[in-house]
Amino acid sequence: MIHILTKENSIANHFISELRDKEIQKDSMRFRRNIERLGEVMAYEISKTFTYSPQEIETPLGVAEMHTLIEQPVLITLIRAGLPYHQGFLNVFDQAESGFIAAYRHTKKSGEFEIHRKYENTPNLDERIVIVSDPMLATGKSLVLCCRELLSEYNIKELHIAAIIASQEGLDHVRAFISEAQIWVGDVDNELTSKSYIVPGLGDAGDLAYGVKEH
Ligand SMILES: O=P(O)(O)OC[C@H]1O[C@H](OP(=O)(O)OP(=O)(O)O)[C@H](O)[C@@H]1O
Ligand SMILES: O=c1cc[nH]c(=O)[nH]1
Ligand SMILES: [Mg+2]
Repeated sequence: MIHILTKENSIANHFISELRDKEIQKDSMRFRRNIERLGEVMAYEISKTFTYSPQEIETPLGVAEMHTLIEQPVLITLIRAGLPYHQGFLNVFDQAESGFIAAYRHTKKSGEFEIHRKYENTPNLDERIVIVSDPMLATGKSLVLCCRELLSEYNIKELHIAAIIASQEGLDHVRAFISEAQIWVGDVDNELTSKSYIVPGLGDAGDLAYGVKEH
């Protein structure tokens, strides 16, 4: 199942517009903050699909019948661009455990790129609800490689994949190779450059957030 935030108008449009805006991007703190608050919005949307149980909450004036979340997801993100997105999810699921994967697209001399997965550190994911977040879903290779690795290592109960900007091609790739995941994206663009950057996209999210990378 694929959920696209911009299918209905909301304040998320505003945050995504600011992320895309080549002038507003120049303020890297605002760029990171927009990724973070899109993580908060996406976390809220995903939370609607979780399971809740009735609980009596004692207030100073009486007892409130509430329905509370029965379990927290584990939040996993792909470094670098994922870091502010992860913080947004953590602001909402503030009791969640976190996992980190350092994966990046290394461009070979041929112009082709391969995904280098250099570091992975996650809690035990057996029988857990897992949200894997990365702001950009271009070819889908990074997310497919990382999620397939996690799915082979653990018996994950429920997998959600969250991105802000996805290409249609990347969405199709993820849906084909990770059919068991619920996919949540902010907006979908239809084109990739020869270097597999999303068009119109927003540029290089990790570089805009943290500076141009060396490799
Ligand atoms: O869907 P894909 O084609 O795999 O592309 C998406 C990935 O590419 C970018 O990472 P990058 O290699 O630029 O690292 P960075 O996040 O550290 O900038 C982006 O941050 C995603 O992780
Ligand atoms: O457009 C893109 C594609 C991959 N990674 C990015 O940061 N931006
Ligand atoms: Mg990047």
